Amino acid sequence: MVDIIEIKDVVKSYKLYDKPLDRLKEAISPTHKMYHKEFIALNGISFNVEKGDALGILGKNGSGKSTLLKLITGVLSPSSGSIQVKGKISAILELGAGFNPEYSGKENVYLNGLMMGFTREEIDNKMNNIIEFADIGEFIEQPVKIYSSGMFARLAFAVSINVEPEILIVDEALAVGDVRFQTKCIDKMKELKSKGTTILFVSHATEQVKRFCNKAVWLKDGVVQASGESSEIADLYEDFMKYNTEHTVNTDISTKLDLPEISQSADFVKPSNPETVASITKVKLNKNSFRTFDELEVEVEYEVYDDLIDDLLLGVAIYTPDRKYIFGPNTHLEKIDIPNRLGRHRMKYIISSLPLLSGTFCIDVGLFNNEGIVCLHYKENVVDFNITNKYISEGLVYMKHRWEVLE
Ligand SMILES: Nc1ncnc2c1ncn2[C@@H]1O[C@H](COP(=O)(O)OP(=O)(O)OP(=O)(O)O)[C@@H](O)[C@H]1O
Repeated sequence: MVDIIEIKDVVKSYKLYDKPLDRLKEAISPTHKMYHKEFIALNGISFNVEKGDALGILGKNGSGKSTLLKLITGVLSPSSGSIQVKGKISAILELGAGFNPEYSGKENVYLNGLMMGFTREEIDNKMNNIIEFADIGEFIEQPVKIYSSGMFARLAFAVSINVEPEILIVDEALAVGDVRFQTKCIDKMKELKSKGTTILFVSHATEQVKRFCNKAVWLKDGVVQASGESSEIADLYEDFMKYNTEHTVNTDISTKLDLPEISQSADFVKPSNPETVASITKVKLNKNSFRTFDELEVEVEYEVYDDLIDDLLLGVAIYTPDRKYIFGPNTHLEKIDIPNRLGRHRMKYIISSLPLLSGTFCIDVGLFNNEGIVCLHYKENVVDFNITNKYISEGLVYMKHRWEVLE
């Protein structure tokens, strides 16, 4: 595939002045004294966009999304690094940008069209489509300064998608319109996508990114935190926003990582405290990045310090990071005998097909006796794992189901 946008090591810094006068002082200072502080909004961004990609750009407020788009459209230039764009861009960056408030909607269509390099005749040919798409009635003849933000969005969108762009950039503009208009825009964007238009789509709505985009980039504090398949990146971002957890992004999900362990005592040694009758000494997962329906294995090593513990039971529980309890079977309920004599033992808990959908999950492990009433040793959040997926469904778990058409 051909790269239509190539972004390499891009840094963008802004000069921050405490007072407006400082800018002037700096400009005329004979000693070239600096009156500004440097603020790095983008710090070494690199990624490519292939022709025909629909790329979602995710990131919380201030992460650098608008700056990046302004660099791509050429409104700003980078402090260092390079940006290559090989196609005609049509962008809706900020509502109203590129519009003259005194001109009517129609005159602004000409203004925008001419700025994009179209002749008046070419714009005339597109005018009906634009007016029809914007669907703002009589207002098209009114100065845009009296437009509501919704009307602005309609006109801006109508213009930018009716100029046969090779690259369409949509920055949050959709959020302004009503549901019907949003649907119409998405339909039109899909049509453009199917014709090979490359689309860059900034949205806080991760579901929109999952549904519409095939790829995504997550910007965090001016750097690319993760990039790849859209639903995986959207999941990671969503997880981060929900729980503030950052999993190392592992594009090769099957890679084995160093897994956390509680301890790894070489020899079996009875603890000095005689009240300790059993303890969990090691918990290990087969990996820590999964996909739904993967096999999850939790290996638990534990030690028994009495000669024998009656009714010893082991429980393994899965929680969300905000401690929503998802599932917690134990060996007593399932009538599994586990080794309960003095010494070190190992058990494996296996979920052969993980039904959980995307997210981060934590595991608790506990040793009990008396049917789970007496806790011998409990380890909360002892290991965690994350699940990223292709977009297969929404929610917490994947439940087996079927659909029937009734009428
Ligand atoms: N002209 C400017 N001068 C100084 N700082 C700026 C300027 N423009 C943006 N910034 C700063 O750069 C950082 C990135 O801003 P940017 O607008 O690119 O973020 P964003 O991800 O688009 O945020 P949002 O989702 O709120 O639109 C922010 O901290 C912002 O304050």
